[in-house]
Amino acid sequence: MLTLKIEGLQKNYRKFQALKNINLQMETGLFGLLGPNGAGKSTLMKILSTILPFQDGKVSIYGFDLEKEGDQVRQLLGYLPQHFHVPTQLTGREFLHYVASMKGVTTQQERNEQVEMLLEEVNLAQQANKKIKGYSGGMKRRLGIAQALIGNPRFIILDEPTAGLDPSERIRFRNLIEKLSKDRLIILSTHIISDIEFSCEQTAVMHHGEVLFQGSTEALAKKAINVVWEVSVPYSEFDQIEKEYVIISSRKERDNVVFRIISNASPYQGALPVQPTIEDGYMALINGVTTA
Ligand SMILES: Nc1ncnc2c1ncn2[C@@H]1O[C@H](COP(=O)(O)OP(=O)(O)OP(=O)(O)O)[C@@H](O)[C@H]1O
Repeated sequence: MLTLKIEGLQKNYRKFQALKNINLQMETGLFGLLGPNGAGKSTLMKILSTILPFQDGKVSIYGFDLEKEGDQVRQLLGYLPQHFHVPTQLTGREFLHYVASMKGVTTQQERNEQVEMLLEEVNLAQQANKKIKGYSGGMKRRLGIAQALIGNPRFIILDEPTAGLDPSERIRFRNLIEKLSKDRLIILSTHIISDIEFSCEQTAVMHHGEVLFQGSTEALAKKAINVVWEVSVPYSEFDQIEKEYVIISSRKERDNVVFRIISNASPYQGALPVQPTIEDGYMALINGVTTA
C-alpha cells in the first residue's frame, strides 16, 4: 500500500540547496535510506517529522498533506532524531513514562504495559531504574529507539538508530523492526549497509541532496553488474592501485594484496569480474561508476 509520496521536494539552508527536487514513494514496510555524510538524509527526516519547513514540493503521508495537516501526521509519528537528547536526571523508566504521557497514552495501565514491553524489547529492563546519566552511548540509543515506538505509531522515522550499538544489540534491533514493519511504515536512515541488507525490501540512495536510486536491494546490487573486479597484485603496487581506483576492500595474501575494485573496464591484467553485493551497488552509485 502506497503510504508516503514525496514530489518535487526542495530545501534550502539560505543559499545552500540541501534537497534538490526529491521524488520518493514508500509503501508500508521497512524503507532503508542510504547516503554518505552530508547527503541530506537528516534534513529529509526532519522535514518528514514536521520539525523543519521546506521551500517547495508536496508530501503526503497516509493521505495527509504534511504542510497543511502536520497535526494529523504528528499523531501517527514516532521519531528518533540523529542527535537525541534526554533529561539525564531521570531513570530510563521515568523517561519512557514521561514520553508516553506526552504522546497521549493516558491510562496508567496502558502506560505501564507499553513501557515494560519496550524496555524488554530494547533490552533495558535490567537498567530501567538507573539514571540515564549513567547509561552508555549504546544504552541511550536503545532508549531512543524505545521512545520512538511509544504510542504504537504507524509512521516511524529512525535516523541512524544503530550508531553505537554492539553487534548483538544491532541484531536484536533488526529483529524488532522487522516484526514492527508488518503493518506500518518505518524509515531507517543509515550508513550501515548490513542494517538494510536483510530486512529492507525498499531502499533509496541519496547523494548531494539528490535521490540517485530507489528500488529493491537486489536492484541496488545490480547497479554494479560488470563493474566489480577482484585482482591480486604485488604489495609494492598497493599505493598506485589505491590512487587510481575505487577500492571496496583489500586483503593480504602472502606477498600480494587482493583488491575488490569498482571500475568500468578491467583494472589490471588478470582481474576477474565478480558478482556485485549491495555495498558494491551503493559504492558504484556514489562514485558514478555504474552499469549503463
Ligand atoms: N542548519 C543547517 N544550516 C546550514 N546547512 C545545513 C544545516 N543542516 C544541514 N546542513 C547542510 O545540509 C547538507 C545535508 O545535511 P544532512 O545533515 O541532512 O546530511 P546527512 O545525509 O544526514 O549527513 P550525515 O550522514 O553526516 O548525518 C550538508 O551539507 C549540511 O552541511
